[in-house]
Amino acid sequence: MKEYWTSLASLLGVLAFCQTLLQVVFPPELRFATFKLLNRISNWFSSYCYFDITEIDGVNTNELYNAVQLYLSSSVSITGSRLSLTRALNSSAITFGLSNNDCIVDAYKGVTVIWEHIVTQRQSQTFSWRPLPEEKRGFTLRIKKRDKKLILDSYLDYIMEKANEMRRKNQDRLLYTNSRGGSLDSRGHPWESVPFKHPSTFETLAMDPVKKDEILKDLVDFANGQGFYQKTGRAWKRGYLLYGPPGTGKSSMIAAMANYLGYDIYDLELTEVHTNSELRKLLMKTSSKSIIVIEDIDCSLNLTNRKNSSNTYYDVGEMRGGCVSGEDGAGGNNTITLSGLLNFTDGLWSCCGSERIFVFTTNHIEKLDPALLRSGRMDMHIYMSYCSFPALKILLKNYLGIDEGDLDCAVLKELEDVVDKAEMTPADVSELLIKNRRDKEKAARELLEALKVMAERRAKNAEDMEEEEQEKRALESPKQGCEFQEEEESCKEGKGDDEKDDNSTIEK
Ligand SMILES: Nc1ncnc2c1ncn2[C@@H]1O[C@H](COP(=O)(O)OP(=O)(O)OP(=O)(O)O)[C@@H](O)[C@H]1O
Ligand SMILES: [Mg+2]
Repeated sequence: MKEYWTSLASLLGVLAFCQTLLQVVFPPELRFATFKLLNRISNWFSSYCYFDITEIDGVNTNELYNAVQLYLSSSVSITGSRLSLTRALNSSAITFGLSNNDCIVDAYKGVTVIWEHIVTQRQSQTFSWRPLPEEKRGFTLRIKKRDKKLILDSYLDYIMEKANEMRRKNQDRLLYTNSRGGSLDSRGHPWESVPFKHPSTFETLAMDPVKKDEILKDLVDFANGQGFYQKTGRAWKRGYLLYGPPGTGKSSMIAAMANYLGYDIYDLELTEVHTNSELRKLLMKTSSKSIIVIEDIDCSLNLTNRKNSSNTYYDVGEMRGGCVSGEDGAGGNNTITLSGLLNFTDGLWSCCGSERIFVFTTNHIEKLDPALLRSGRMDMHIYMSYCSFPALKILLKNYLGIDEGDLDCAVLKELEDVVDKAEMTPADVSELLIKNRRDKEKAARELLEALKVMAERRAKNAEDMEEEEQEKRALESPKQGCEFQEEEESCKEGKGDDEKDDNSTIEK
């Protein structure tokens, strides 16, 4: 036994001596090169190869990392023995994830692959312009060398596709906002997101069924139109301009679109964007299959500060309550231009993602610059109108469960006669219905009364306005007569002068 310990000690001694000798005799460069060579040799003989997929790639978030995480979460939940569970704020879904430095086996087309989740502490002295997460996270994919082609050609694409599908199907839709005013989060994102839970659908949306059908078909054509857009050489995007009075369902329509297509929403707060390049960066950070929304576009940009039509400047500073001066907007830091906005929607940069929908809303279409309305910019202009009779029937069905046949014929006829004249918004009508939803008869009666009152008020207003117009015309007409007389006289005088001039010319 004593002999064994003696020989072990001497062996260790020899090893330590060799190491010291190696360090003393060989310079660090040579040592490094030797290790590299040994590594190469061992790799040469190994039948495996490895791929690292880090969470942050330089300064950008690596989409592949997120996709792998989501993709693996489904198989992890079944096979994994130690899992990390996460539930995003306000989210209803729990996401399973691999624990730190844990492995999972996956199979694709008969090939077995091994994923390892690696988490290490970031070195504190690492310099970065923006705060980085404390942990460095990444996946390592281990595959047989002979399967490399299959994995690189299709497995990773398959993962991306699957993850997108899962995101659409299982996850809550996300609503992104740029309310941070241009600053980035620790993962380099200018957008903040919350789960999008708006319950509006095309069934709940009260509007003319023919118009609704047209929009639905347009959306379906768009979503299935990859081949068409490719064939025609167009960017795979579409623009909708929703306009109409407040409370007619513009925002509800956007939510219905997102829910119908399963897209995320990027709600772009234009007053938080300072420059065109910031706008472009925001666009670059949006994902495919999304709706990019600019609500109340006439209020987001101050249209009074137009300089010229080709490169229109808007003073965004003024719109922030005068905190930022940005007086003339000409190239200042706090300005975005119309051309910047148009580039955002249909310039070269707008194609940096695909399958995206742009939606602008406004209460005042007449205030918008014609450049925004030109065909090809906003493909479809959708007028969200006051409550019409078909829309009213949808609201009655949704809020009270009343079909056309359930109502008294006379009441129905009265409703039909008065609803257009009343010019009430679907928002107002639905408020009335909610209030009385326990008593259907009462709800219908009160609605009819309210519509009648509104119709009368509108008619009275129209009469008053007509009278005012007439009075104005009457007051202006004698004056206009005078003006005409004066003009005629001055014309005559002018003509006399001209004639004089002419004469003088002739004289010359
Ligand atoms: N066409 C509609 N169908 C069903 N509900 C509607 C419709 N229009 C309005 N509503 C109801 O009124 C509320 C307000 O509507 P919404 O916010 O969509 O109007 P808006 O047109 O976006 O108004 P604003 O111009 O003020 O932004 C919604 O929550 C919804 O319940
Ligand atoms: Mg709205």
